[in-house]
Amino acid sequence: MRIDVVTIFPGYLAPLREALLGRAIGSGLLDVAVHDLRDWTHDVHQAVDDSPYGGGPGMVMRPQVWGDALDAVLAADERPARLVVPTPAGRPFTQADAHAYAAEERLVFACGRYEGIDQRVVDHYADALPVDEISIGDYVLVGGEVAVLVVVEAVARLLPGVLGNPRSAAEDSFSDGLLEGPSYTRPEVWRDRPVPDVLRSGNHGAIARWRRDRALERTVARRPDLLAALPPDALDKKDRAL
Ligand SMILES: COc1ccc(Cn2ccc3ccc(-c4cc(N)[nH]n4)cc32)cc1
Repeated sequence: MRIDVVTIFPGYLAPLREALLGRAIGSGLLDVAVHDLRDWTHDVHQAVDDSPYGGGPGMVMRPQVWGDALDAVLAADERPARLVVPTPAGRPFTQADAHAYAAEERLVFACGRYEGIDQRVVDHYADALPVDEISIGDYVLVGGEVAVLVVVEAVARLLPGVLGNPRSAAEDSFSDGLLEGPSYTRPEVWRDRPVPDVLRSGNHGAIARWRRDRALERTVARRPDLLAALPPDALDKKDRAL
């Protein structure tokens, strides 16, 4: 998979080259190119923003610069791409999106700043390729770069060979529609707090049931919306008895 990121703060994307993702890039599983939007400005001030039509606070990113940048970046590789534009006004990014993006040959991320990017940029490219305006949560960031780090990590860990233990991704939180339950490791007792006995019983059926019950309890308490979204047959009789 090839990933391109266009931003006025290339340094914000440096963490992509650390640890797990750094190894994925080093082993050729992932090809990441970060581009400085200002490389496509032509004025002495390298202006990337201007005042909003209709008034209002802040500045809006200019379409011409983004058009020149995205034309050049898209033309640099013949693989079909999906353009992903983080925005507070976007559709919520989910684990299902991460799986869908992991199947793409190429992702191009446009990182806005200020109050965002002139809407005509999204509208223009949506005529030529898939474009997603996505939100990573109901809070407002200062730009798209942190959202790109989140999305790239969620996607890259699903690529074959990136995670040491592929079972992790298959048994993720959300993979069965529920939150992950609690996890424990040594010591058996820590600050007078023991590990639940069932986890040391060796009874794999009882352990699976206990883990399912804890996941259901946590989902009911913290994310009832996920329960409501489950397909009707997702909960068995024992689940419902909880
Ligand atoms: C119109 O209101 C605003 C519009 C933009 C901004 C700052 N900003 C500029 C580009 C950009 C890209 C993504 C995000 C973002 C994404 C999520 N989930 N939260 N925040 C924020 C972004 C602030 C306010």
